[in-house]
Amino acid sequence: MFGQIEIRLNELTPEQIAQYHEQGFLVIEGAVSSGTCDLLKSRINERLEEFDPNSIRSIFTTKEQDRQTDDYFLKSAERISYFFEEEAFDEHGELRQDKVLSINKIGHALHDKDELFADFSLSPIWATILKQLGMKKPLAAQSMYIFKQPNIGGEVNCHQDSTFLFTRPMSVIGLWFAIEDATLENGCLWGVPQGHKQGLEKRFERVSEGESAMKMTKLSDVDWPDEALAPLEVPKGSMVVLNGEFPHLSHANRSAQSRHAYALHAIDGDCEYPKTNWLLRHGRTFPEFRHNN
Ligand SMILES: O=C(O)CCC(=O)C(=O)O
Ligand SMILES: [Fe+2]
Repeated sequence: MFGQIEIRLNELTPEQIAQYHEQGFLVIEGAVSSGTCDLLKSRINERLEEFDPNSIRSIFTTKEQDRQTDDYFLKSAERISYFFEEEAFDEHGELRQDKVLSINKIGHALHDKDELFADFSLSPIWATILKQLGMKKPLAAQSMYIFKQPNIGGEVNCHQDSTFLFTRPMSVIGLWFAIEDATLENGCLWGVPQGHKQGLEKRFERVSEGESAMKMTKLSDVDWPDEALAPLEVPKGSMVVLNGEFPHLSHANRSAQSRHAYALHAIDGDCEYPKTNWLLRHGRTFPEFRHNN
């Protein structure tokens, strides 16, 4: 292993805290060093080298697709699982390009199951920031390494993270790190400034506790017109903090540049966590952040 994790902030300023509450998001450029981004990326490349795409391709191409993909997805709550880009396969079910250029994301427990990602993700610095933003007991609930591959990187529809990770009261905060420059061309994030004040539009939940079938329930009529969306173009090493009710999206990547990002979603362990959330763990519960000592 070469290089070291280097996080370049200690806490938020009062202005940054106010901006987060007012706008629903916060951009901090240079939050992590360029070397840290490279280190995380090289760890992912090692994982991809070990990954056999045939081991899961059947899951995405059999007739029993729905049940099997649901099962693979639900189990990813406490695993390191691989999800393909929708456009990765040709009409014969063969990968169009190398596996390394075919994966949409890896989720949802890198922060727990990979040592380097745990070192980065569970840093006490993030707990400090999450507490400054109002959390009592921050927990690292889920993580995703998102590739946004050149040419075929799929779009992410406009959504709020609390739709997929619901607590009472709502508490999700997303920490999104640009592992590479995120630009208009390669599919940067977009969001609706102040959109978090409109409340939650819908919830994605199990039909009932213990069920693996999921449903989407509409909660309110909210309006996110295209004109309200602002692009969040950020250089490599930036951190974007997202309120769980902040509406955001990213467009498809039709450029020749990938747009790697790492997203960590935290929740407040002081809030109620309904067992109808898709993200349930049967082993260890959600990790706490580490302590300074
Ligand atoms: O990186 C993206 O394109 C979407 C990320 C996202 O939705 C999130 O981090 O919550
Ligand atoms: Fe999101």
